[in-house]
Amino acid sequence: MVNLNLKTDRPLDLIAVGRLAIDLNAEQINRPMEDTLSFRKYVGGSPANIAIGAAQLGLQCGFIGKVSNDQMGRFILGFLKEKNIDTSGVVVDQTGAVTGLTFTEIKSPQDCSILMYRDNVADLKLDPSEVSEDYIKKTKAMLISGTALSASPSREAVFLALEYARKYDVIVFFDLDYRPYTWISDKETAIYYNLAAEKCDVIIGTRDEFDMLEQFEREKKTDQEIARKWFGHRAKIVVIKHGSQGSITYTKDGRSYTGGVFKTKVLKTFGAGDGYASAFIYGLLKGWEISRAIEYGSASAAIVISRHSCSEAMPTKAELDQFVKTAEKVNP
Ligand SMILES: Nc1ncnc2c1ncn2[C@@H]1O[C@H](COP(=O)(O)OP(=O)(O)OP(=O)(O)O)[C@@H](O)[C@H]1O
Ligand SMILES: O=C(O)C[C@@H](O)[C@H](O)C(=O)CO
Repeated sequence: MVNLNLKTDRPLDLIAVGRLAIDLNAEQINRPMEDTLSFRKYVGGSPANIAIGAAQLGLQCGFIGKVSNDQMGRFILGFLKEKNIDTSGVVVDQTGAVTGLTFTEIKSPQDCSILMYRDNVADLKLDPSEVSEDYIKKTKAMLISGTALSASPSREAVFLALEYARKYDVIVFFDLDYRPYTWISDKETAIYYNLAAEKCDVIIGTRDEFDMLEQFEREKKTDQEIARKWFGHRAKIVVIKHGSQGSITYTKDGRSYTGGVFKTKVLKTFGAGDGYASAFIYGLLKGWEISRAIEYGSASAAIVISRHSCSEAMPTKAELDQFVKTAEKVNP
């Protein structure tokens, strides 16, 4: 069992740092977006989805981010408050920046894609001066999301948050959340992702995302070799997700855990990772065995992909516990 050495005497369980955006999910599904006539608006942004999922399960969550000074920004703030997420760390942009929009296309349950409009977005204008040391020292854990590293000043804000986390022994989760269209070059991406990952305790990503970090290496690593690389830095846990094939989690004490999946009626594929991360983080922060936290993450993912939204699809604890008890599990 890996001990995360959580500082349990803190008022917040998790502060998420990064993107607060809007999902516009196609209402006419099983067709290309060209044929879509209407979209349903939800709060979006991977770190927002994860914080909402964790709050749904009962964690005390906060957020460090920036929203646009318009109806979309107010919609996001209102929803976070509705989910009992502390928003004192969220800044309202005053430069006329806008909210990132993610249009999603559900051509079929297995063929989905997302189209992101992210020019002049408020979330990437989060400045280091807007990251509060006093806020971060209030939390047991912090979540960073890779896309927040894609541009300054958000990039520097994340690295400052990482410094504060280190100073106050805050456990850092890094959800790689690689979105190619938000980066200028693969090399730049890999450089900043590697610099951030070296400072994190738990790293969560798909195999493709980890491969992006590996692009300066000459030989392709196995999952286990990738995990070992990060154990040479701060990481204690590395989770490599493999879609419908499940996941594999490695711990610094040399153990590995294969995560199965739950049978579900897939409506859309996106959101699986955010559902997984929110419940996995919940389990770890509750001190659960890793295998139980993985199962919880897999169950949450299965629920989220059976529903139209991501943020609003996040299950309550009662829903998730019932699902784990009754749903059929498929081990890889
Ligand atoms: N078709 C599926 N049925 C059941 N569970 C699934 C399915 N696809 C994914 N999952 C679960 O969700 C977890 C994360 O999925 P995935 O590897 O697709 O992450 P991701 O690519 O980060 O997701 P996202 O599409 O949200 O970015 C998997 O490890 C698995 O537990
Ligand atoms: O992370 C984003 O900006 C998009 C998400 O809100 C969206 O729900 C998704 O792609 C989840 O993985």
